Amino acid sequence: MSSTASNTSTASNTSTASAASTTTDYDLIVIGGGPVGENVADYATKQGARVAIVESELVGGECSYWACMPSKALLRSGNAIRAAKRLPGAREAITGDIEAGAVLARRDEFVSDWRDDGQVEWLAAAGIDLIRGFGTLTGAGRVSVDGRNYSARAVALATGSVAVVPQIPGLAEARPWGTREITSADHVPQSLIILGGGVAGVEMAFAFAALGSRITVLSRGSLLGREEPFAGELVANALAAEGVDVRIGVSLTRVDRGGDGNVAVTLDSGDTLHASEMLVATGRKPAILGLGLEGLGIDPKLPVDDTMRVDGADWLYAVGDVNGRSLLTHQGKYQARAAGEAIAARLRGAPVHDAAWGRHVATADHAAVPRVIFSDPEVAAVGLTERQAREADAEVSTVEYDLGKVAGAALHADGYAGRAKLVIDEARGVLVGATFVGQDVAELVHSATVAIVGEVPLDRLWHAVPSYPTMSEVWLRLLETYRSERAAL
Ligand SMILES: Cc1cc2nc3c(=O)[nH]c(=O)nc-3n(C[C@H](O)[C@H](O)[C@H](O)COP(=O)(O)OP(=O)(O)OC[C@H]3O[C@@H](n4cnc5c(N)ncnc54)[C@H](O)[C@@H]3O)c2cc1C
Ligand SMILES: NC(=O)c1ccc[n+]([C@@H]2O[C@H](COP(=O)([O-])OP(=O)(O)OC[C@H]3O[C@@H](n4cnc5c(N)ncnc54)[C@H](O)[C@@H]3O)[C@@H](O)[C@H]2O)c1
Repeated sequence: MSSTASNTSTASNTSTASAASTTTDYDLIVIGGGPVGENVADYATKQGARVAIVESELVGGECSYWACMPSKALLRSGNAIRAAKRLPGAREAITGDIEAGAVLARRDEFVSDWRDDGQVEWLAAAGIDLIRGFGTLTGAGRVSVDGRNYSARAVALATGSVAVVPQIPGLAEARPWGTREITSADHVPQSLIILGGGVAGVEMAFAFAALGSRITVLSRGSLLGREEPFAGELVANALAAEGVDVRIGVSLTRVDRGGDGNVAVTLDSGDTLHASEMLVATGRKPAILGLGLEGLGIDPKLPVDDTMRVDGADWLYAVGDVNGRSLLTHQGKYQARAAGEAIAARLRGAPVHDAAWGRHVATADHAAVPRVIFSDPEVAAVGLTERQAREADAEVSTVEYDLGKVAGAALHADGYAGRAKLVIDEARGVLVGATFVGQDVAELVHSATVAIVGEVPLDRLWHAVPSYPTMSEVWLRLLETYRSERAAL
């Protein structure tokens, strides 16, 4: 759906536009040079804005060096070996153990040995200035970087997020690993206790179990608690099959690191577990410390509209992890594409297409956020879970199918174990959520994203014929099941 003129607002509505560009150092200063900041800058620059990025660490951000890239590099070899072991003929060809050193070396390549030269070159080629240092807001359109002062007509915060570490007696003193330490580890600990059964905890459990570590996962609730319950169950079963000790519903009363360097973790049951290392992966929060928000009377929660403009501060934008809407690189980059172009449009007084699904808004944040957990089985989901849809008061029905019964999946791996589920808004006759769990289902989720964003009626979806014999045939089986279940009502 495209926006019409009546769906637009113009920069003349904002004081941003009234600032004279010649009186400021830049049109836009972006604080934070992660994937999101880079995209805000790039999209604004392509629309003619003069842009600088302020970065205190490495250009490329958390995702490039301590999150998405290294974690996926660490997972890939173990997943490939397990996949081969599920196939006669391939299984017999695996005669040795995983080579941890080679996996770590490949990870090092993917993080460019924690050097950002390549990204810096890209910024220069894109015509974006780089200001190294820590950025603080000192006024409307005013940024101080380690004592140097800059001005801009607009400022975008893209400072990402930081780990949340729970208050547990002895935990901080025990110097546990966070996701930064585990994704940049130069060795594989003999044994590892992971606190947190969320996305990062689960992925690192698979990665380091495959690399030879003896793993215990401590989770206060079910694994992957934000997804459909069967996702966490299938993943917990698979971890157990890998020899991982998964403990659900536990909490910690104390953590100590002994003189031998090992960690001792005391549970509320009174049991004490020992390991050579501990990872804390208990969630993240927006990185706003030191930005100077309070001094300027800006709500530190950074509430934004769908162009990512901060409520009550028309010169300020907050994009990506820092606005807390969705802590995922692809979704943050989507916000960045909208925000970068919206900022540039406002600055030059051009129309801003800010109606739902317009060019300058991140409408999909509300309806169709895809997420993939690179465990084995993978979990790939988009939109609402059944629980979320019911909480939203939608007239909901669901349909599920055993992925192992799909010919393409059975061919893909012997004993294929997986499940798929659709969540349907009956009033509109469209899909509002989908979840796939199984080996190599990550690539299936985009089909569901397209169906949700396009609001494709289920009757029309019936005509989207999946190829035989692919795993996509699960769509046909789901729709057949849905039809027969509805007919039986
Ligand atoms: C272990 C792990 C694995 C992940 N895997 C995936 C994945 O597979 N797929 C996925 O989509 N998402 C993944 N994520 C989430 C993803 O990393 C984030 O959503 C993404 O990095 C957010 O991008 P960003 O640009 O908003 O923030 P960041 O990548 O955090 O970048 C923010 C940048 O701002 C800089 N900065 C902060 N404050 C200042 C300041 N005041 N002045 C100057 N610079 C500043 C920082 O140094 C940093 O470079 C993962 C996260 C973790 C922890
Ligand atoms: N594949 C991916 O896309 C990917 C991979 C890793 C991380 N991420 C992103 O990074 C973010 C952070 O990952 P994460 O796994 O740290 O967060 P998360 O929110 O996914 O999981 C945190 C887990 O820690 C638990 N927890 C929180 N406080 C606790 C406490 N005091 N004691 C015990 N358990 C506690 C929660 O119940 C939850 O299970 C995620 O939200 C996700 O968006 C994405």
